[in-house]
Amino acid sequence: MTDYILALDQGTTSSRAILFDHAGRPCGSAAQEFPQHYPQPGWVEHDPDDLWTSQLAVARQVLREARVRPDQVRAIGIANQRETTVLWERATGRAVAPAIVWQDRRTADACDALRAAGHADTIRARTGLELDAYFSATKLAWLLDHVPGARERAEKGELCFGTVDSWLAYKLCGAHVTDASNAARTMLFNIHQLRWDDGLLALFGIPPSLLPAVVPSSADVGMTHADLFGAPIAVAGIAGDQQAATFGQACHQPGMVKNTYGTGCFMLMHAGGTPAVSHQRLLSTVGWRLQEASQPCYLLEGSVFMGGATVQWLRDGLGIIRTSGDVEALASSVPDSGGVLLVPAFVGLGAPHWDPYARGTIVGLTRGSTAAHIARAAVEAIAYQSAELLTAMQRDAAQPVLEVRADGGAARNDLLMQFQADLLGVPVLRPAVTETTALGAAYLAGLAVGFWADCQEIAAQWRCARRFEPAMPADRRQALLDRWARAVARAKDWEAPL
Ligand SMILES: Nc1ncnc2c1ncn2[C@@H]1O[C@H](COP(=O)(O)OP(=O)(O)O)[C@@H](O)[C@H]1O
Ligand SMILES: O=P(O)(O)OC[C@H](O)CO
Repeated sequence: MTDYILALDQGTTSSRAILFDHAGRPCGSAAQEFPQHYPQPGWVEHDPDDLWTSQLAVARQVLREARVRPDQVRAIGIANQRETTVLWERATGRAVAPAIVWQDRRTADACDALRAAGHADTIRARTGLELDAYFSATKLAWLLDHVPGARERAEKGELCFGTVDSWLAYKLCGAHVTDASNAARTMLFNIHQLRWDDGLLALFGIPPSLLPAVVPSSADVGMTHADLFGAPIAVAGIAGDQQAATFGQACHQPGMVKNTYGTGCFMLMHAGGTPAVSHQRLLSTVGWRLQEASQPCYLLEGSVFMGGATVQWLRDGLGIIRTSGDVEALASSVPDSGGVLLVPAFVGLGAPHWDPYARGTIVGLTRGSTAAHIARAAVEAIAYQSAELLTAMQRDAAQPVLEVRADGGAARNDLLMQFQADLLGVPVLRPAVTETTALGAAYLAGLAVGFWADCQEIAAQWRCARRFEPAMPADRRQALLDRWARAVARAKDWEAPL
């Protein structure tokens, strides 16, 4: 009888469930998209019930389709979109408001006020984060201030806060928990002391009773309620999706880098056993903490808010492609973007700019510009933004990066991967398993239950499927990057009340 690990990958646009065998091979998968809600410009919400029901549905589907019984699943690992903020009733497990998604900008002014009051440096020093609406703290404060009765109920201990991992763990097994990789994204967690920071809780006005317990990323979380899958299954791994992908890409040694091309783009570098210090406005974050007593791994991160989502906008906003995959053919139908540049600052700009008031911009249009040029500019924009991250990362690390391991939905796009290698000037490696987020969650859960012995065994399973070598002359690369910088300057600091 074969045993498996079931990975749940709750992403921004879809919930996925993937079964992995002992060789780290995906043996079945299911995915479901769920609705995105944009109730006001700059706001992005999810219905917490959609996150849970879609996640449960795909988990059940993959077991059914692969004909795997619950007793063959040694453990479940959870990876999740990070920062997204859920508030629910402790007694009933009912959400009291829509989830505020990481891309949501509604608390930009609250961040401005904290910055003006001089709190940015303290926040960076304790949490490793830039003061920005991206993170959970101001989102949670907003919910407490705007959902009728929420603050009062929170003070009485009636409510639970969690990022999506906590929400799913609560639904799966009734435990109110998170792990350090997710806690580190709330802006309430001290990454040096690895605990919730009393001073920050006071600063943001967050009652401590709302907070989940912080458990290791690879540990016994609890057993699923028996009725969910027909028999209880152990939940034994939790990590934010980008940290999970870094683990799944076997970036286990300092200096190793992965970039995930999903809704956003997230480049992470292994920084060793102590928090990295960034002078380039990158984030210093917790990667994973395998066991309670073990030394955590820290990462340096560059976060780009619109990656593959730019392609979704071509599909849903402009209607110039039918599926995201169609973008490659359309973009390849022209030799270059014809001088068109698209800066996808639809929800502001993340690292290294951190400008919540930047907005999407298309420059360089001429009478000859076509949908194909815009499609090409959109694909190239994903690579340009990631190139800015690598430049910043190499400066911070004071060492050259030798290769970048790529994954995520948009990493399927060969045109993007080649342009990325050209712009970075380093090889881009696409692994055999591109669902590395799910794989990382599976590895974390599998390590906890002895399905895999150690990180060496995991690293030995990593296989490169295709290597994209840089082929662009250095002077051309620099000229393109300089032109990109001019386009970004035009997108910045745009949004202002009329
Ligand atoms: N061939 C492609 N070229 C470019 N982008 C793509 C392609 N296929 C999928 N995408 C984009 O990848 C994203 C989905 O990737 P995924 O890793 O599933 O994201 P997430 O985990 O954020 O939900 C979508 O934004 C989609 O537009
Ligand atoms: O849903 P993804 O894969 O784009 O990841 C979202 C990130 O976790 C946000 O920080």
